[in-house]
Parts: sequence; C-alpha cells; structure tokens
Amino acid sequence: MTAPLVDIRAVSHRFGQLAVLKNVSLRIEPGSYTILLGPSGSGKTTLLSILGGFVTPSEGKVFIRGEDCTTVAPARRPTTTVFQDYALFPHMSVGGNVGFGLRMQGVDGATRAAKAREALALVGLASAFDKKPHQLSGGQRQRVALARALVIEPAVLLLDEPLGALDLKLRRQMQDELKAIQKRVGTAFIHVTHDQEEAMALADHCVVMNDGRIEDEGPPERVYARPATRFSATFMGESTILAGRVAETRDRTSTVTTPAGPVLVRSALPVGSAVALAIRPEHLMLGGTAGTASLGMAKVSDVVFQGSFKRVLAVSVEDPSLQFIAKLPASATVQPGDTLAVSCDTDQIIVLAD
Ligand SMILES: Nc1ncnc2c1ncn2[C@@H]1O[C@H](COP(=O)(O)OP(=O)(O)OP(=O)(O)O)[C@@H](O)[C@H]1O
Repeated sequence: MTAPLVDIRAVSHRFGQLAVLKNVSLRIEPGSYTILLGPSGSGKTTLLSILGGFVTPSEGKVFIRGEDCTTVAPARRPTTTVFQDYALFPHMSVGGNVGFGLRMQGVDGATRAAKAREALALVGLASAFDKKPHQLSGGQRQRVALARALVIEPAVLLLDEPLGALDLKLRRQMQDELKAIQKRVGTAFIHVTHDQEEAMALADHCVVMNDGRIEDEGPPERVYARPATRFSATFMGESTILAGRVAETRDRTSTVTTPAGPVLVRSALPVGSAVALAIRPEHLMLGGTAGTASLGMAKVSDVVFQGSFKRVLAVSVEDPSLQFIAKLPASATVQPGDTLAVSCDTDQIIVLAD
C-alpha cells in the first residue's frame, strides 16, 4: 500500500468551550477527489482550515507527504486554498491575478506569464489573460481563482464551498468542469460542501461529517447504497426510516417490529436490539406491483412533479408519525388523498444500528 498523501491523525479542535472536531482521522490518497459533506456547523470548514494551516488543532496531527505539518504556516505547506468569494484583485488583469502567487515566490515575469497562460488554458480560459475580473461571468471568475491556485502546483488543493456563490444551473455545469480539471491535473482536491448532489457528482471519496465526527466515508456509490449510519442514510440522499426492535432471529434472517408492522430482513441480528431500517425512495413501491416486504397502508400527502419523476410523500395509516418517501415514474397517476399499499423488496432494506 502506498503512503497516503494526507494523513489526519486523531484531530480534535475546540473554539473556547465548543468542541468542533472530535477525534477525526482521515487519509487522502494522491490524485483523489475528496468531498467533505455535512450540515452547517458539522466542522467541515474547520477541518479544511486545519489542512490549510489557518487553524492549529487542539489535539492530533496532520501529515502531508509523510511530513508533520500540524504547526507549519499556510505558505510553507504544499496546500493552496480556494475560497468561495474568489478574492481576485479587481485592478489586476486576469493574467496578473493568476501569476500573483508566482510573483510572491520571486518568479520572473516571462516565466510567470507563461505559467499563467498554461494554467488559464487548463481551466478553458486561455483568451481571458488580458481581461479584468469584472469583465468575466461568475463561473469564469471561479475558474480564474482555480487557475490562480493551480499555477503554484500544490500537492493538495483545498476548496471551501467553491460553487456556493453560483446559481443552480451554473453550479451543476461547473461541477462537471471541476471534475474534468481535477482529472486533467491529477492534483488531490479536498472540497467542502453541504450539497449532497454535488458530493455524488464529484467525489471519488465522500466523507460524511456530523457534529464534529466522521459518520461515514467511502466511494459515493457505496455510501448511497450501504450507508453506515442513520445520519448518513438521510443526509446523503433521502430515506424512509423505520425505527424498530428485533423480535426474532432464525437462520440468516430477523423479524423486526416496526410502526409499519413486522418486517423480515436478511441479517441475523441480536434479539431485542434497536435497529433502524432505511429504504431509498426509488425502492419504495406504492400500490401497483407488490414487493416482498409489506409495509402496510399509507395515505398520500403530497405529490411533487420533478420532471423525470414524481416525489411522493405518504403517511402510514398504522402510525401517522411514520412518513414514507417514494420516487415514482412521471407517468404515475397517484394523487394526494389516495390510500395505497406500501411495500419494497426485502433485499433493498438497509439495516442500521439505532
Ligand atoms: N473562529 C471561530 N471561533 C469560534 N467558533 C467558531 C470559529 N469557527 C467556527 N466556529 C464554530 O465551530 C462550529 C463548526 O464550524 P465550521 O465552520 O467548521 O462548520 P461547517 O460544517 O463548515 O459549517 P458551514 O457549512 O456553516 O461553514 C460552528 O459551531 C461554528 O460556529
């Protein structure tokens, strides 16, 4: 196994009395695109600031390329940070902005210009060299900020909500570009977002954070299909959650008592233990074809047309505190007020400790 590019070992951080990071350990592989995903206040930005050298952790260590960088100043470590507001110099040309870091390093003018042109070409903005930042669109300014960071050839590029200032359409477009640029340059990117769609679109490695801890990490496909915790199952995509207790276990199956009735799952679980069953919206069936696991009857409370599909919310007749979330084809004829049988296939039930 090769050594990780970044090795965060048992990092904790407090701001005064407030514990913001709690024993976080994480390894980042060379050339990977890592997303730190989590709700506001979960500690993502603090972790990124510790990687960039802007915050020294209360406890733990950060190794980059095998070197202890825990207390090394930002400019002296092989990382560069791209902030959400870009912070371009308005009076300077785009080329000047991109070459600025090299000027600080004492690189001569001709080399600076050549490298800045190269970095701009990398982000698809070769023609913007002589323009001023105000002549560019938001998405173009974001790419200039990226070129300015990449020109320094950092080992790790740190991005804090880099697409946060863009409207939704541009945001989705820039996601594709960011991923393409990252693959082209091969630099490891570590990108903070609270947008789970962004995480799924970009990450090779997705790190789900909650309350200062890592809840789950892995390829986004794995985190989505097999979330490790209840939080992960509801933050990385949606899930219907059935809280239950294991009533019986035999062979390799268990029966779980839930508000929707007894549900058979394909795991041998300790009798009496509390579990949560998670079902992704695309696996929940309403009316129509019955799945192998019956989840009782539910009354449809809301149908939202979303173009290629309908998002349907329904409330369990057995227990009105239980809400089902289903994704149905756009052609489905369900209406609010309909009472339908709910089911799913046993194989699609995700069993989580509760
Ligand atoms: N410099 C600081 N001094 C005191 N408290 C801080 C400081 N920076 C952050 N915090 C607090 O630490 C907690 C974690 O903040 P952090 O910015 O790391 O979370 P986040 O997951 O990035 O959230 P957001 O998406 O809102 O930026 C929050 O409660 C925040 O108020």
